[in-house]
Amino acid sequence: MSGGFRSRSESARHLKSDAKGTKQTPSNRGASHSDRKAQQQRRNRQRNDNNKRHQRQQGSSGGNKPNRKPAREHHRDLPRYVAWQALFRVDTENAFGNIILPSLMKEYGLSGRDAAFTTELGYGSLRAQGLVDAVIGECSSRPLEAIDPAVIAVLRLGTYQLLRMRVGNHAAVNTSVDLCQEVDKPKAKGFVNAVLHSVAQRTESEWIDHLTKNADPFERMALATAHPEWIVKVFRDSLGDYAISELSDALIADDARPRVHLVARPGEITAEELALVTGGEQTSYSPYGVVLEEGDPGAIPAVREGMAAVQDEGSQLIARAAAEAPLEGDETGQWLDLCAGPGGKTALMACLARIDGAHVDAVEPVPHRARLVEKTTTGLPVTVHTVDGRQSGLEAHYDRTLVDAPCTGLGALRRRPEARWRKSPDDVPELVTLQRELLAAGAELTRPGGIVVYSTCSPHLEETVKIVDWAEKNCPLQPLDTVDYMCGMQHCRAGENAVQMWPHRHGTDAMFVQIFRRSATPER
Ligand SMILES: C[S@@+](CC[C@H](N)C(=O)[O-])C[C@H]1O[C@@H](n2cnc3c(N)ncnc32)[C@H](O)[C@@H]1O
Repeated sequence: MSGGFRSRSESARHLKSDAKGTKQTPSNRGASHSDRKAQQQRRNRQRNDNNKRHQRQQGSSGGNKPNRKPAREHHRDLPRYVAWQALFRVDTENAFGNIILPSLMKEYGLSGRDAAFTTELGYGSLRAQGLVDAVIGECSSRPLEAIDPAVIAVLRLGTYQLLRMRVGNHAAVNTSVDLCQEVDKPKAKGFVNAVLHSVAQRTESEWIDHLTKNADPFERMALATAHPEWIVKVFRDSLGDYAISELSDALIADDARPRVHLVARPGEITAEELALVTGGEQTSYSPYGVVLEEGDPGAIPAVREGMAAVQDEGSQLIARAAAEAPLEGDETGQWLDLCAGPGGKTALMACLARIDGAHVDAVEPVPHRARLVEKTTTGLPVTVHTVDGRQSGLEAHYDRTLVDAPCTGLGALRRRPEARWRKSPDDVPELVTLQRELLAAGAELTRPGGIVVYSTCSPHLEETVKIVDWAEKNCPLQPLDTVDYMCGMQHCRAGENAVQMWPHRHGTDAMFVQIFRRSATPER
């Protein structure tokens, strides 16, 4: 274990060891990369308007409802049809791909190779949408915003198969033409056939070369890794000197399926035992973590019985640091989680609090998220308060406070396939204000000598090291060297004293964390 923690061993945390158109449009032809970006933004706006109109015309949110028959026999090519449904509903209903696709696969009874194909096609097409749309834009005789959303979804799937899957050109084009029939768009067959024939004229790398002839390296990287350019710049700025060698890996990691991390809840089961019963491996850093290569975590008895739960290893390290970083003065057993929903970190803190005879107040203003915290922490010493953390009305006496603030979530893009296309730099300033206010409130609620942990699931400098700089100047908080409390994690220092984790380096989400000591004398 790394230095800096109290002397109690991790094993003492374990109480129950026996626990159980082929043409380019005039507007696209020869357009520069930045022209194309402006066009893309216009398209996105118009597409949103079109989608709303389309939904209104359909009279419900379930646009192509007549086709949504769950019986297998209605569809000759069920895997592609299910992937189409997912793309269509993400586009027109703002559904989340990671929720809608598994639920559709279950509804239509897809399993084995079919399920694997649908997952690769559906998630891959959602992730690669920027690249796929740029290619379709070059090949279509109509601007993207003028194409029916049901047909766009067919084109995106077809283009993705041509560019990034081992599906032969002939099969990719023909199955897409057939899909038009299945989704009640038979008149689009000729158009889809023509566009996809044009797409098939180049490989992915030839398209990237073609589309980025006059682009700078960042624009090229954005297109090649299918990320919006602003996110590429956020990653570059956060990686700093390492961007030259690591930027591409960091972006590519957003396309990889994250391995499932489980937390062995202290006092219920050890990580060693959990690894044994699941066939997983203990994680590299968190003493409570187990990593699984595959399998459905919901089917694991230890998870069903509440002895273990799914939790990213980085989140485990943060909750552990909040419970373990050294206090000045006596522990009074009063801990606070100021942004608790849905409760993953609260639960780990509370397991450790139970062992120490401490109690956790958990604050979450969104009622359904507060209920999730209650559910996740049933039986643990936790009181949930459904209030705003900035005006919680709680008494200022806490030994330990976690501020796991709402953020852009740019550190967890691998978990939500379409997320990178939905987020916007315009979201950042409002979040930064909220993050500052919550951290200031957390500092006020903590007793002098206590610990305040600030964390985000984002590597954005505005949400991370700049918040720390601001807090040092404006709050009674003194940063501690957080690397010391990360269980030996290497190559994770950010700014002076903070930690930035990365999927491509550590296998965790890109979590940021700074541990502070509440100053004895407020400086304001
Ligand atoms: C990053 S999530 C916390 C994740 C949680 N710590 C976990 O590990 O499961 C941020 C949470 O802060 C909540 N939140 C938003 N505004 C808040 C506010 N003003 N005060 C307290 N919490 C807030 C959000 O609803 C969200 O549930």
